[in-house]
Amino acid sequence: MVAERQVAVLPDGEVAGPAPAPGGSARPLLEVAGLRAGYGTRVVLHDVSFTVEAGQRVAVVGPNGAGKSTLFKCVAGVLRPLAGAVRVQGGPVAYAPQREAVNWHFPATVWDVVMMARYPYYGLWRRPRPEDREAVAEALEQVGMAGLARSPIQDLSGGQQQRVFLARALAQRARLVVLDEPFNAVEEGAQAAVIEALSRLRERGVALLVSTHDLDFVAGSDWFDRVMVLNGRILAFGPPQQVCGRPSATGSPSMVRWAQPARWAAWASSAPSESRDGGTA
Ligand SMILES: Nc1ncnc2c1ncn2[C@@H]1O[C@H](COP(=O)(O)OP(=O)(O)OP(=O)(O)O)[C@@H](O)[C@H]1O
Repeated sequence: MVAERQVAVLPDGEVAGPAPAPGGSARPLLEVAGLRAGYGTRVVLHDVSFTVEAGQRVAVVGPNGAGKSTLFKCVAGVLRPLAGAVRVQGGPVAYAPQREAVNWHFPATVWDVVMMARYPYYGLWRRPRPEDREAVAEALEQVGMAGLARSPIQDLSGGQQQRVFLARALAQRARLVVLDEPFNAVEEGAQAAVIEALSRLRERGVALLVSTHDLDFVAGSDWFDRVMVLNGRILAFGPPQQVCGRPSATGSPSMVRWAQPARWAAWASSAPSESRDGGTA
């Protein structure tokens, strides 16, 4: 039986029951329904609904403060939604927060940090088993960090820190991997290794939810299956060519828009109507 982790809070505080499978079909790996989230009295996300299927790669883009990290925290179960539901099929979510959100001065080695992902799998004696060590070694190999396994994490460059996060997500062997700006500060050469490691996950049916400010990468490659444009609510959600292939009147996507929220919002609101339904395309 496939395990289901559910983070679901209805407006009256009642925990939601499992969603009915429409027409008896298999449920999506991730289902977010009517999510409202924020901090204290401040609501950051309004009525966010979407689904992610096994093996899909979804880019989440939006200006600073759009609520991308907030959405990811809700999906990872780190932040409790104010309303709505987050349903995840198939066990734990591997979550790599933004690099800045972590205390990198903590006295630990690369190996230790990646091994933390294996804690839930430890056996009776709560010690790493050979398969845990294997999973960690394989994950470090995949992101090109095997040679730095014994290095203290405080000695790493920004890009190396990102790759440690990614290795942790890989070692966790989760079916849903949520990465908050994984390409941020990753050196040119290392970015290819990271993308290759992420590409391999699809073969295992792993779904990816990735936030990025690199709109050129999102729009200019067919690496992502879906793009979500988020700014407090979902402005567009669909295949990259549908969401990013703008009419020339508003110009082609470029990083400039991220620095100019008003122009960016105009661009986003010019999305074809079929890609603005907030659901899966
Ligand atoms: N712990 C917190 N307490 C209060 N407000 C918060 C907290 N974390 C985020 N916020 C606020 O919530 C809003 C959304 O922040 P969030 O980090 O989700 O946006 P983002 O899209 O990830 O932004 P960026 O691209 O800059 O990382 C911002 O206005 C932010 O200041």
